[in-house]
Amino acid sequence: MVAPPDNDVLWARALHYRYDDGSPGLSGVSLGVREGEILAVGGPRGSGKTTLLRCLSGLVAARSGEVWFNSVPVHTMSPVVRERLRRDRFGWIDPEPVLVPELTVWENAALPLMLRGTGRRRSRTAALEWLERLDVGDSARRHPDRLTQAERQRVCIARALAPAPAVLFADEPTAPLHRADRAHVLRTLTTAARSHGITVVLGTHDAQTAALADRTVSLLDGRSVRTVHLPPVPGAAESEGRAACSLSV
Ligand SMILES: Nc1ncnc2c1ncn2[C@@H]1O[C@H](COP(=O)(O)OP(=O)(O)OP(=O)(O)O)[C@@H](O)[C@H]1O
Repeated sequence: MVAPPDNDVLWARALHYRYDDGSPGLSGVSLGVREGEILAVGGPRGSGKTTLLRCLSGLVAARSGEVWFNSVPVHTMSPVVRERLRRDRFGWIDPEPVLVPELTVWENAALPLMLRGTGRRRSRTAALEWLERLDVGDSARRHPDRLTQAERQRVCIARALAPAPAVLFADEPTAPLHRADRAHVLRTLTTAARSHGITVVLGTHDAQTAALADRTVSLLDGRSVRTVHLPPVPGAAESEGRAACSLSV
């Protein structure tokens, strides 16, 4: 087993994942994520973005390959230890808002902090602060069913940021938002990540969203690909002479 580079907070090597029905989720993906970096994982629908985020976060175990977090091997951890790692160090945002309907908005946003052992009062203060930043502070005492889908997604983003996780996995986090909302919410998310030193792994098929990241890794059919711009062909018109293709690496 080769140890990962010291400055990578997350490091994965040769990840393979196959679903129970035989669908190939990942076919040999390797990557490193530096501390504090915002890394976009791009690619079309079905290319393996969600599967990669699930494997990197320890939500599922890859069939083969290695995942390291801060030089600690995640791929050899038991499910219970992986669960504790996710609770204490990682945050997760789904493409659809998932909240506990019986709890108020602020209780939902404070939940990860309380599960980590932070007192109720401190958790509430942090939750309210993040709900304000995401423009849903006025709804703190309501239950999720009184909010719109877009507001519920903002609550999920506040909930993920409140504990200042070491790594935030955001899978199409702005999918339920209108275009106008999207830019504002993404800016809040990236600004918060940069000011709190949170590393972000951002799954997205949207080039504009990926443009906010420091770097993009693109997937195609479960493999990482590199976009290569070919030089112009001498004598050909500009539009004919330039081409881009993706190579498996
Ligand atoms: N639960 C599942 N059971 C079987 N196959 C699955 C399952 N989830 C995903 N897949 C398959 O695994 C491959 C990768 O899917 P994945 O959801 O990781 O891609 P994605 O890039 O996140 O797509 P999207 O942008 O649509 O969310 C696809 O071929 C998909 O059909």
